[in-house]
Amino acid sequence: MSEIQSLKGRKVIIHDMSLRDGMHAKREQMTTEQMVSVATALDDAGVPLIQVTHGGGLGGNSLQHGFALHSNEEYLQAVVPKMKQAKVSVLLIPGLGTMKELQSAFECGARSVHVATHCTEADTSPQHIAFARKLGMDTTGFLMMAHLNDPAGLAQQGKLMESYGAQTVYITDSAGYMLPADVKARVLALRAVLKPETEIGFHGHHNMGMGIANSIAAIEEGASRIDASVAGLGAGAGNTPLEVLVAVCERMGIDTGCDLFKLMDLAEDIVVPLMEHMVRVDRASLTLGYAGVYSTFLLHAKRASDRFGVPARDILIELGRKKMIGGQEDMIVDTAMTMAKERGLLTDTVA
Ligand SMILES: C[C@H](O)CC(=O)C(=O)O
Ligand SMILES: [Mn+2]
Repeated sequence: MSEIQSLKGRKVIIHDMSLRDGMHAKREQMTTEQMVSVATALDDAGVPLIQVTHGGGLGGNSLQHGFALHSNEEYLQAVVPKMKQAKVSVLLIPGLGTMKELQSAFECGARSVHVATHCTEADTSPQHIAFARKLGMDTTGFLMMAHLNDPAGLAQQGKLMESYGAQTVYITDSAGYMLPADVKARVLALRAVLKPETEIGFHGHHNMGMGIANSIAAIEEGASRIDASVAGLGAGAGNTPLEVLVAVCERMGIDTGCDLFKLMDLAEDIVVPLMEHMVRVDRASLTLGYAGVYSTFLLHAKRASDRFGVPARDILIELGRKKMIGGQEDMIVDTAMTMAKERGLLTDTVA
């Protein structure tokens, strides 16, 4: 039996990221009206899970991560009552977001949460995962920058999250660095150690143009939840483009329960017009994938490039070499400034 035939009838849960990861691409400047128009169209198209928060999740509003137009509560209160079938989810990075903020999101109607840690730091999440389960939320352990841990190491981190109560463990390709073989190896390693009832998810970034191929590779090895964004609206070159993924799944006989034509129209008529820049694979976003850099660093690196006169590509290559991870945004300015000094573009007094 060919692999395509073997996937026929498989059910996959699509989780939309346009209104959370997409916030990075919008510099957190999304209005509640824009959120509601995208979310209601997603709901109408049958997308079962929609993530709504600041790009950095609960607690994301800060100097380091930027201030959104509205609080997370305001976004949730605008979107949740309009949903007919979709559940609304949030992102929580322990240390940035707190349990109090999770409680507040729950009170605003959020019913699912990605609890996110760096791929070697699952042990920062037990309290947050346990609290999410206590609230009765659909709870995911979300292992970011997953290319920086090998399959066996990532599986151990996933096992820890499962032991804290996570019902799904995500391989999060934050840098859009992975190739299908990397994804397959990590899904297989997780599947080997997790309980059969624990689901595996994949969150891709399209920096190397691999969002669809990597998501299908994950499904082939048993992942049942896939994150994606309409028209790819997300950090870097964006997330796996949701409407494209749904079209490919439909051709392969994978059941997403989503209405493809409604999603195509949403992408074309609503999401693309609200983009501030074309979210696509370009020189800088391709460098993120090539060098293994956190996708959220893209706009920070471009700003540092404008400020210090060092090309964004050079800054990103250096950040990849230093293996900088989420939360180290201040190091982007530091790195750009150091490079500018080394290149004689800056004197000490100007810095
Ligand atoms: C806070 C990040 O944007 C989380 C995420 O979507 C990723 O690591 O990718
Ligand atoms: Mn992401």
